[in-house]
Formats: sequence, structure tokens, C-alpha cells
Amino acid sequence: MEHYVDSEVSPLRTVLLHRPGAELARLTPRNNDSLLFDGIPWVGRAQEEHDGFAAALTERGVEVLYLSDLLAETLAVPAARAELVAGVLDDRRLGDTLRDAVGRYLADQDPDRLAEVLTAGLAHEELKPGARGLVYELMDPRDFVIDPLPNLLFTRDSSVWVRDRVAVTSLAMPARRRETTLTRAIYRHHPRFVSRELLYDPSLEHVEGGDVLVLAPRVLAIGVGERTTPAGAERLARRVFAAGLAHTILAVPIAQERATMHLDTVCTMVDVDAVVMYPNLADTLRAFPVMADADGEPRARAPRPFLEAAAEAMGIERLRTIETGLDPVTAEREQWDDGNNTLAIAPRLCVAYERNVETNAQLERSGIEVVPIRGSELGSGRGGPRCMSCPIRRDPLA
Ligand SMILES: NC(=O)NCCC[C@H](N)C(=O)O
Repeated sequence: MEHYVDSEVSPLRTVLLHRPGAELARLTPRNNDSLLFDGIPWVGRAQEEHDGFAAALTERGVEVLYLSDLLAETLAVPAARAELVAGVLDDRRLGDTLRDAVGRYLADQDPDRLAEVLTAGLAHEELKPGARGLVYELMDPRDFVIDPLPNLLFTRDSSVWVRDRVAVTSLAMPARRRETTLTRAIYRHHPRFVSRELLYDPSLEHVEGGDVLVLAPRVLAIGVGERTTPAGAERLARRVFAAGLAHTILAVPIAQERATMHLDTVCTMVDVDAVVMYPNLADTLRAFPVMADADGEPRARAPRPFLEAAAEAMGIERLRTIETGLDPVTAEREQWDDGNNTLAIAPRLCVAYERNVETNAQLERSGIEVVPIRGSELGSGRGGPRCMSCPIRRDPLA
């Protein structure tokens, strides 16, 4: 059971998913913006769509791990349980009395129910009477005592594997920060991963997994934009170089906008030498090649066109883009709906949302087999197949 990822496209063996659950049912028109959803998903249909996604993977021999299962198993470890409960109670909104009440409530829950509370949160009315205190009385009853984590669905962002090391990321948006207390506990305490020294930690500068692409063995790209900060990219680069995991990292500036929140919303790999990329950006995307100096410090070279810099770092003549040939309006619509956010199961075989008809047709015409999945409800969180998956094991490419 080797956990190892040195490519975006080599045959996928094990992947971490999160089947959306009760946390999606917490979304309302009042909170969906702050919880980073563009609508109110139909939960049952979102689950069906997600089951379709998981089936597309398992039918092709991929082992699917579910975050909720790993979390419940992790919670059987007393140190993990204590760490996760402390993470929830470390919230200044609570105050002493409510914190004690929540602590007592959590102490009564078995691992499965506790895993559910940690993901779905705790609504005001779910905390039974007892000494709940002034903060509780003053809270808006529609607010949460423990906030839900509807974006757990996007397992890509809260951890990243680079070769045999896992980085637990540092999420930028307040609505997502607690997600990494869960992934960190899993990687630190679950018997499958235990004793792993983390490559990155949520206490560090912001880095999100959707911004990290393993372009080739020992070559990474890190998007720098709305989520990953320049300081986060520098810190991750320093750690990756220190661990000998890469020789070149491309720092790729992307617009600080919701539509391009991560590098993987505009560009994903579909073959060892090919990407599908948002056409409105293909000619302008630039990269700063970063290498380690003699002291191991990341040093940036002058920026160059992304495709050129990537090909050189990867040691290939050309990094091809799949020419989608889309008019700018269709390109913009399909980018918004995650048309460029594909998950490669193997070279030239990728999962994509079926709704992005034009992009998918062009992928097929270019020799990339597309496994289409439904995503009308899942997509309301603004993330596609790559965002919804964290590969843990791929066949080594080098
Ligand atoms: N890698 C990705 O692009 N992940 C999608 C994250 C969507 C989520 N609603 C967010 O705003 O963070």
C-alpha cells in the first residue's frame, strides 16, 4: 500500500473523495455566499451525482477512500479525538459557558456521530437545554454553534501528495479553514498513514491544493491568486526543495477572481505532455521558474510563457494544449462550469462534467477519452472532478 503521486496523469490507483452529506443541507440563501456556494444544491441529487463520479472511478479499478470513513476510524484514536474536539472548541465566538456545553455534547458522541458533527456542524437547536449561557441566548437561532463544512466535497484543496509525502494545506477562506483540522488528524493518526511527517501544515502561509499541479516527476506548478499567496508558494517551494521532491517549481500568477480561484480551474493535464486550458488565457498565462540556490532557498527566474517554461522544466519539446477552438462566450461559460477541471485516470483518459459539451467534444477529437459525469448539483459549489478528488496513489511515472 504505497502512497505516491509524481504525475497528474499516470494510472490512478487510490483517491480520497468526500460524499456530500448533511453539511450540504445546511446551505440557505442567507449563508450560501459566505459558505462559498453559488446556489442551494438539491442534496439527494448531489449525492447521486457523486455516487456516479465514484462509480466511474471504481469501475476503472480505482480504490475510493471516503473522508467520512477515515475520519470516523481516526476518531477511535483517543489523541485524534482530543485534537479534533479541541479544534472545534478553539473558537472565540463560543465563550466559556457555551464552550463547556459544546465540549460536553461532543464527549457524549460515538465516533460516527462525532464525525458527522465535525462535518455537518451543529445547529443552534441541536444543543439540548442545560447550562448553555448568555452567548447561546444571544445567538441568532438560525446560526450554527459549530459551522458546517460544505466544501469538504472538494478534497483536492485540503491536502496534496507529492511523491511519498503529504502536505496538509493552509486554506485561505474562513469558511474552509476547519477542513484541514480533519485532514491533518487523518494523516497523523489513522493507522493507514500514521507517523507521517507532514510536508506542510495549516498554520503556515496560505496554499490550497487546487493550485498545485504535479506536472511531471520533480516538476510542480503552483498557482498564486485568490487562494494561494506568494508567501505560501515560497514556503511550499522551500519545503519541497528541502525534501528533495522537485527540481523546478513554476509559480503561476492567476487573476484573483472567483472564476479562477485555483490554477486547476483554468488548466488540468490530460496526457503526459498535454493540458486542457481555458482558451481565453492560454496565450497570456506566465510562469516564474523557481529553483533552489546553493543554500536550498527558492530563487525565481524571469517570468516566461507558462507552456514554454513548463515544457523546459518537464524536459519535453512541447507541452500541448488541447485546442478547444471555442468562441470566447462558450469558453467562458464552460470554464465557469469547470470544463477545464478534469481528473485524469490515466494518460488520455479523464473524467469531466458532461455539461461542458463543446470542451468534451474537442477533447475527444484530440484523442482524449472523456468519462462524462453528471454535475448540475455538485457544480453549484464551483468545482469539477479534479477539485472533488485527492489522488493518494498513482503509478510512478519515473
Ligand atoms: N480546486 C478547486 O477549484 N476547488 C473548488 C473549490 C470550490 C469551493 N466552493 C471554494 O470556493 O473553495
